[in-house]
Amino acid sequence: MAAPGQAIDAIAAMTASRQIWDWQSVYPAPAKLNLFLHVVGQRADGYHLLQTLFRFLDHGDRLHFAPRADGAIHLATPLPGVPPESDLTLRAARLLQAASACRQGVDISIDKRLPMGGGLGGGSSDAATVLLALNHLWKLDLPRRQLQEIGLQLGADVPFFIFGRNAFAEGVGEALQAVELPACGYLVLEPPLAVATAAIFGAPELKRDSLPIRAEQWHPGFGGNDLQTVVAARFPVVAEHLACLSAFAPARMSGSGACVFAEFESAEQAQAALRKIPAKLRGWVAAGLDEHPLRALASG
Ligand SMILES: C[C@@](CO)(OP(=O)(O)O)[C@H](O)COP(=O)(O)OP(=O)(O)OC[C@H]1O[C@@H](n2ccc(N)nc2=O)[C@H](O)[C@@H]1O
Ligand SMILES: Nc1ncnc2c1ncn2[C@@H]1O[C@H](COP(=O)(O)OP(=O)(O)O)[C@@H](O)[C@H]1O
Repeated sequence: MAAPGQAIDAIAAMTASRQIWDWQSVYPAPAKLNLFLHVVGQRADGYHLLQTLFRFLDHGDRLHFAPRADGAIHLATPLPGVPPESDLTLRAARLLQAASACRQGVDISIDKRLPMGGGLGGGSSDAATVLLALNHLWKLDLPRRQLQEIGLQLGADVPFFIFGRNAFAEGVGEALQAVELPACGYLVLEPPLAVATAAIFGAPELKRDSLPIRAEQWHPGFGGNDLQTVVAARFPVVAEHLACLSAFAPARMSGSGACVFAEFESAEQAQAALRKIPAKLRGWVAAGLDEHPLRALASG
């Protein structure tokens, strides 16, 4: 288990409004939680229609960018098991370069802290950070809406990260309404497995007919995660982590898993619960953020 305090990220410290973002900066890619996630239907192309409440956390990956004069886009830190050409960061930079006819290049480095296939949106957040940061560093000034459209080509969660505010989301996650959320702390546990999102959405037993709600009907604690039933049944270790966390507060899975979380009034209360979790379980505490630390890097 991560030592209490160690895993709390310093992303919030970078949200200071006077932060000057330049080529020397470390660019945060925060995690998200799905506070609830209902599958309310399916599109003709097979993609599932969702309703979900996205919340940013002050814990995540960190990216660094170095300019290249030759116009090439290069990933200096390939991730284990992800061929660089498939990496969402590289793909995001290439799409942005093409959309803006930009001739500048970049070396991208990722300090990967979020588990892959964890339901915390790490890859999507990395991609969004690339779009926001390079929009600024390459001086492109593309409006937020256009960055969101580019992001949607990379994954359904990417537009939310570029939108930059906690949000009630519909469609496949691209129709977003900002939501104000209270300050609170979260205890997140990382079961030791990566869940393949496609396999969970493709499960015959998945409930696909949750009743849609209007955004105003959402309230803290509302609903559940329809994907959790499938994941917990297929992967008992996820069910075990949920049971362990439930001893302290209502526990839920984020996205398509495998990570599970519980909400507390403060990060201190979440830390107190973390100290009581069996040492063999990996977990950390994060505060909920009001907005993406890089939100100001796009207009609109
Ligand atoms: C479940 C969520 C909830 O926020 O988060 P994660 O668990 O990934 O963090 C997202 O909807 C994940 O969206 P996204 O990140 O784009 O999923 P991808 O990995 O691209 O999707 C992999 C596959 O899952 C299926 N898929 C995905 C999203 C969706 N709304 N319906 C689907 O049926 C499709 O078969 C797709 O090809
Ligand atoms: N930069 C990246 N970071 C993480 N995963 C990436 C990245 N680029 C591509 N991927 C692929 O996306 C998959 C989903 O990763 P991730 O977004 O971390 O999980 P989730 O969608 O469950 O939140 C990974 O298993 C990996 O194959």
